[in-house]
Amino acid sequence: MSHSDVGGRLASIKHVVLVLSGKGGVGKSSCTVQLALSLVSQGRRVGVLDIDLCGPSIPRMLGLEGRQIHQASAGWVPVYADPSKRLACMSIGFLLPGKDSSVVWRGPKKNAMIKLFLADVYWGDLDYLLIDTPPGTSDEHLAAVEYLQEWSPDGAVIVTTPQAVALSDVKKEISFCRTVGLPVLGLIENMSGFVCPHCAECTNVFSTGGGEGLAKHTDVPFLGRAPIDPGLVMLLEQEDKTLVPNANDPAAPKETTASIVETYQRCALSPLFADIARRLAQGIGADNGGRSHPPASTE
Ligand SMILES: Nc1ncnc2c1ncn2[C@@H]1O[C@H](COP(=O)(O)OP(=O)(O)OP(=O)(O)O)[C@@H](O)[C@H]1O
Ligand code: SF4
Repeated sequence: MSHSDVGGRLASIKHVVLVLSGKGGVGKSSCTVQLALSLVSQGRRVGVLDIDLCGPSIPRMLGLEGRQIHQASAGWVPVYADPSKRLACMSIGFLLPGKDSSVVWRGPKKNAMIKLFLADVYWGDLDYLLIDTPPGTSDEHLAAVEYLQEWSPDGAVIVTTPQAVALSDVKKEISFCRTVGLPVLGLIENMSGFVCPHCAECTNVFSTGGGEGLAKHTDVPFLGRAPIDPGLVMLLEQEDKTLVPNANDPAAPKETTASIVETYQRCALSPLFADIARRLAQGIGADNGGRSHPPASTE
């Protein structure tokens, strides 16, 4: 398998974006999922590739836990999160025997798995492939950047929380991107305050604005900030993603929607991520084509 296998496989994808964070638990995977749902709501076809091999959380967040992938003649077929098949997902989680199984692999085996994901998944035409990575900078990041080199990804989105320690990790992440020649497309400040579900008052639990300040200081676009939202936690944790979470009264009967895409549109963070997704698209020139790759169908 050569790097050009990866280039050939990704030729029908318009934009590839890696999602990074300096440290764990800042909401990188949930931001990836929210970006994907926002882009699908905006009429795009999106794939989410989860290369957090030791802690895959995307299948659970998209309500796809326990689903199987199968091999077709064109390659591995991803799992779809919505009935219109506009949101596809691939994760090591689909290959493990149970949801509590873990991957204990050394670097070379992880690299081989990432290469396989990039070269062997049959995504079809996509507007965006979002790649959720492990926290920090590890073998997985280097492998992804190396295998994607020929295809040249659009760049990386970095997720942080507003505290100083998370921000100093972000500086390292920006420095990693610059060292490997990966453009930084922007910074998202997550968990920027807590909006009370009862009175809508926003309390700045960890302070706020640090991400925006750092973005200015490092000359990186600031994509936006999102507060802590109990409704988001409920949506990401509940098995049935067609139920609209009610953070005010978790015991109240829930409304049902047609898919996770519609459910997310009812969440408090949805308008914020819609703006973040628009800024990202503008930044990479997605609305003007923006790249020289073969155009994907947007219907
Ligand atoms: N804005 C938010 N509001 C409420 N909960 C959030 C928010 N962002 C993330 N969370 C919650 O915080 C927890 C950690 O989020 P997530 O798994 O996305 O972090 P991560 O950075 O990907 O972590 P890791 O890389 O260590 O797996 C999850 O339970 C998620 O639901
Ligand atoms: S707990 Fe919530 S509802 Fe009560 S005062 Fe504080 S922010 Fe307002």
